[in-house]
Amino acid sequence: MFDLLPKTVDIVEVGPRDGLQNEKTSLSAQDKIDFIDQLSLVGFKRIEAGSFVSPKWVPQMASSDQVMRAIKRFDGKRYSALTPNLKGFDLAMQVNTQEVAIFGAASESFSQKNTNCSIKESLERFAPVAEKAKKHNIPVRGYVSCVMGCPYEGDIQIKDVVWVSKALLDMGCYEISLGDTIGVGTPLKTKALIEACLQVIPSNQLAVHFHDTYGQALANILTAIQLGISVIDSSVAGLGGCPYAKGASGNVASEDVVYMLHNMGIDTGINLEQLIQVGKSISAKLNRNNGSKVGEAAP
Ligand SMILES: CC(C)(COP(=O)([O-])OP(=O)([O-])OC[C@H]1O[C@@H](n2cnc3c(N)ncnc32)[C@H](O)[C@@H]1OP(=O)([O-])[O-])[C@@H](O)C(=O)NCCC(=O)NCCSC(=O)C[C@@](C)(O)CC(=O)[O-]
Repeated sequence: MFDLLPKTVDIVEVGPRDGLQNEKTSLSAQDKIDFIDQLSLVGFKRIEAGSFVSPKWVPQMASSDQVMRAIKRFDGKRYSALTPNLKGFDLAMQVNTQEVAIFGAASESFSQKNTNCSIKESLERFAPVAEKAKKHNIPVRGYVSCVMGCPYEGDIQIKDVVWVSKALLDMGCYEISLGDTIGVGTPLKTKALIEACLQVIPSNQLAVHFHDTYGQALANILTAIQLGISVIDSSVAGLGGCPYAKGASGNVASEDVVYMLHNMGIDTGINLEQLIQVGKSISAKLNRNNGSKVGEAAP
């Protein structure tokens, strides 16, 4: 049953973006910079540090340019940001963003609510971003939201996730992150989805991005890694959610993922004790409960 477990797993820390974009308390640019620097020191090699989207749509991300300018850059680490269109890409390039992400959805309604356009139109907007990124040698990650269900449409068909994922891959994304935006997935649904995606996308180009709304995220992650997935998105202290998915709680907590993996003999390169302290301190700063069970249990 555990034959296929990897020896190492890469964790993409999305707290500074997916986490903070939906918190009621907006942090100052300096607080975000300190937060990201702490996450670098804890050992994350990939940190999603901001988002170049409309500040009218997501005001919490408005200081992403200041953040990108000032964070400490460590060798061997990549600091990425969301760029939904060429405007976002150009802004990201002005502040030395090392990797960008374009974000589509498997649900028409979610695509409209999140990006004000249909799935097809979103792909048309992403294509020039991917093309320009290629010219600049900037890696592009592709997200697909609502892979297990949509807050507006309910069930989503696996075939819709597969075709949007493949379209992003064909556009040049080096990795596709499958987003369970509202955390409704369960292990058997995860298995069916990943098996279908693996028909068209190699396992080393797939990542999973679970929100923990229904407490299923760790079980789903375990299912995913048993199927050969070795890149997991998570957010310290389980911060955040999506502003255009009402009721969606935070991402699975990084501390909980690291605890599970380390105790299964899977290396992440992250110092769990230090990570727990970062989770406690950011929760205090945001005046919110710590969404990590491990963070809460630790003295
Ligand atoms: C996509 C748009 C921009 C389209 O928004 P739009 O209104 O259709 O775009 P527009 O081109 O008509 O522009 C409208 C205004 O926005 C400005 N604008 C336009 N583009 C940019 C930009 N890049 N950066 C800064 N400003 C921008 C533009 O300049 C203009 O300003 P105005 O003339 O009104 O002053 C808008 O819908 C938007 O920003 N949406 C935000 C979506 C978002 O960030 N959602 C959360 C992230 S996705 C997520 O959380 C899911 C994920 C990835 O985590 C996976 C999962 O869990 O499912």
